[in-house]
Amino acid sequence: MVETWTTMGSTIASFMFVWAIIRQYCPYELRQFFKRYIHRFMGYFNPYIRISFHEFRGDRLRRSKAYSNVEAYLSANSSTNAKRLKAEMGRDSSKLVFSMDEYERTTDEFRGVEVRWLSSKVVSQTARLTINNFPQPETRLYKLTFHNKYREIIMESYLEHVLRKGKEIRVKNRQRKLYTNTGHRYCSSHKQTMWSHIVFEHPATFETMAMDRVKKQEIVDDLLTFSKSKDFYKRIGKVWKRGYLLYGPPGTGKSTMIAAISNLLNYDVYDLELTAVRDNIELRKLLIETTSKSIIVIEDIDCSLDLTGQRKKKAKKSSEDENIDDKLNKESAKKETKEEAGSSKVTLSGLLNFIDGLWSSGAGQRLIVFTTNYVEKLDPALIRRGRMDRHIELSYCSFEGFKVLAKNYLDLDMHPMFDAIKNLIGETEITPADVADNLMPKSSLDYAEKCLSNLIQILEEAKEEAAKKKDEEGKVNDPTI
Ligand SMILES: Nc1ncnc2c1ncn2[C@@H]1O[C@H](COP(=O)(O)OP(=O)(O)OP(=O)(O)O)[C@@H](O)[C@H]1O
Ligand SMILES: [Mg+2]
Repeated sequence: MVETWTTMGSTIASFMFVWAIIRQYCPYELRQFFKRYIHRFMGYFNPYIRISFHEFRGDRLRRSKAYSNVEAYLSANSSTNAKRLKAEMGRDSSKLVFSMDEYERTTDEFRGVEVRWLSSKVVSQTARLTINNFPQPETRLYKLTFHNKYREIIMESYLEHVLRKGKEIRVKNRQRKLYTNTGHRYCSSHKQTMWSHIVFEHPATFETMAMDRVKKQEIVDDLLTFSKSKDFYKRIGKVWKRGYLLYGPPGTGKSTMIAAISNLLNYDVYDLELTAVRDNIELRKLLIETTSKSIIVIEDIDCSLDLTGQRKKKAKKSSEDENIDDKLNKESAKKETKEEAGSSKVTLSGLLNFIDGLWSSGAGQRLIVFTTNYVEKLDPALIRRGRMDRHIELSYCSFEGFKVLAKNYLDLDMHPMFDAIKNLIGETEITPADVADNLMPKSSLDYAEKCLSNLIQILEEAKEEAAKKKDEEGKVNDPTI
């Protein structure tokens, strides 16, 4: 027996010695070759199982969700027993968040079973690891090690527990983002994207929005139902997305509502500037790059582009002109072509495809929101039901809306001056933005009464103005004058 152990010990020692020499002197390829066989040999004696979670998926295009979940789980658990930690500012920038540093170990316990985690990285000496054609010098990974006798409990319960907890932590810590397609292409460490982003922090909520209570509740219910309807959309064979058209005069809360939706559903916002999109192909690329749980917004869609199909004709005309021998004409045609090249060539059909073509069927939930001041200007095809599922009008401030704003800005539920405002506000067209502006204390000496009496004065002036206008219109239309 002692002899067997001695033989085994010396065999392992010889292997270790050979491995040390290989590491020192052999080229990378040869080392990889030997490594494979040494691992296989060691496997006969090693009772431990190891599972690796690599940072990128096999296709190298996206970060692995399993890796991200493990990372989040370990960040929450490792700080208790890991000795080397990385510190970063947390979501609200008020607290440090710790995670395991590179090549650091930590242990975890699950139903009395101890497991070990190691954070590691693969360094590519030949820079053959590329993601979207960008050479990746290194990618990170986590290694989980546990005894073979606990294989069942770890594989069936522990890993499920780690991934679920990690996902919960990620959702809690997720920073919402506001993306834009204007400006330069953005190149992150692993891929080039057409969107650039900032952290999105907007205080608007449905609670602080001044609008009809019933209508507001309907919208909130509709959004919450949508966000929980994965199975329903699958069952009826529809892509999990919904279109909202927000229309109304300037300053009635269309953009504010987009922020409130993002805060309600915890979705990212993609603010798509159509005039900065070169053509339909670029539009499709932008769409593919959007992630699940997002709102794709096109503001002021009526003035974003000429989407009436005229564009093609114009382009044709300028190329016809080029054939004319006359020098003057040639020059003007050249000028036109130059102007055309600088502008967007997105067409109505390209936009319709963007909304509900096959390319829009990527996994996950998406809201598409258009805003406009002039709903009547839009092509009916663009806003028909099924494309824009809900048409929401945001209009002038009602008394109910005013009360929400008074609560937001002055922390007032009731006040004797409210009666006067109630009478006046029903007879004037004042936007919530204007009401809000008047309720904002202009100096530290301004207090509620002053703000309210300012508002009353503005409302009275608006009422007089409206009456004057009506009078003048009446005179113009009166055939006796
Ligand atoms: N319904 C509302 N509830 C609460 N605040 C509002 C509302 N409407 C406007 N406001 C206030 O007025 C400001 C301007 O509103 P917002 O930008 O949402 O208007 P809009 O409808 O998007 O206008 P535009 O058509 O010019 O883009 C906001 O910052 C907000 O403070
Ligand atoms: Mg707006």
